[in-house]
Amino acid sequence: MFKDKTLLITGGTGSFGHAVLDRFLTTNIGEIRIFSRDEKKQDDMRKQYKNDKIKFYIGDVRDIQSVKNAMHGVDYIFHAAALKQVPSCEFFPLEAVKTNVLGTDNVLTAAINEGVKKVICLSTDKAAYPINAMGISKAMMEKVLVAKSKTVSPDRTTICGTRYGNVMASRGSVIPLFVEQIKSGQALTITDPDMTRFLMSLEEAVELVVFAFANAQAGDIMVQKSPASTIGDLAQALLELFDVDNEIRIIGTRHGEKLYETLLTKEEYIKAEDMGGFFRVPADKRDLNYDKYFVEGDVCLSTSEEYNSHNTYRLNVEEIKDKLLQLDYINNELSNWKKTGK
Ligand SMILES: O=c1ccn([C@@H]2O[C@H](COP(=O)(O)OP(=O)(O)O[C@H]3O[C@H](CO)[C@@H](O)[C@H](O)[C@H]3O)[C@@H](O)[C@H]2O)c(=O)[nH]1
Repeated sequence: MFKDKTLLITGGTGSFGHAVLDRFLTTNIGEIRIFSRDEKKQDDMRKQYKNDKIKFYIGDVRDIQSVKNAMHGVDYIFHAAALKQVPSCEFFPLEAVKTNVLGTDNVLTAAINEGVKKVICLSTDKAAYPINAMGISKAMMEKVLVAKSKTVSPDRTTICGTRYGNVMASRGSVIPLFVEQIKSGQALTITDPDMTRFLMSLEEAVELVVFAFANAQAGDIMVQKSPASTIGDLAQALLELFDVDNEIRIIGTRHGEKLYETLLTKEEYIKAEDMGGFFRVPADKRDLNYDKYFVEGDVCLSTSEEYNSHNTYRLNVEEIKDKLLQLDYINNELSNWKKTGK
């Protein structure tokens, strides 16, 4: 599918961009463009990969001209650029709007102008029944992509989305934090031991994008079925893997946090297509004809429930350990810990 094609990854210097490069550089893809703001991260990546297939573009999705400059000759886009830290978006919500909502609109406008064939926009479970600014801005991003997908023939540009749960051990997330606390002998700071999160590996995140690439139609949001764990069990699994008994300190929930996350709202679940390991949430194909809405109504909502991190498959401590041991990051940390105690 990607033979000799050019793929643009916005926000491409993050963990997701690295995982996509690891997956695609060994294929017959033509070119991968990394578009991002940070020249230092791009330079690090250039030195790390030393691969002529990768081209680097400095720019910001907030600036449509910089997006256009990177888009000439692009076949496909994985749009990952985003402000995604929950606490910082809470304090600077308009910044989240500028990057996540208006920035996405810029990417889509430029993609349509340039005749890019497929754009996949990355969203998060925090966009479903959102309560924090990050999630609300991502929910608006989803609305923008669905609306925009209707303005262009899918033969020209197909626009779709994916929704993720927590990506394990991504930068700034709780797993690396717990590991650092374990290694320095500090207490593990748990917000609420009963809080649950979906657990996905980075490889699974890439798998979801590839699945969406192959299967999503215009305006679809694709979701991967994922297991979840409580934060208490996650901490316990890490303590057992490192064979330590650090103290646990309960610190209470942070700004804008939920007890559990939702990957499919009740309203989406009822119309979602079950595709084995994935769900497809089709776009609402009705037009702006309110009479029809009023007279015909919608499917009955009372029979459905939502798909969330409280009612999905719950991993026990042993299963969490197995999943953690599939991560290079954990294996490296564990082997250093066993060799040097650091
Ligand atoms: O000191 C801490 C920090 C976090 N947690 C808990 O650990 C879980 C995961 O936290 P974290 O890794 O910070 O992830 P989230 O806040 O759930 O958000 C992450 O996952 C989202 C996808 O759902 C991404 O979009 C965000 O960028 C990313 O920060 C949550 O239940 C937290 O309450 C603790 O118990 N103690």
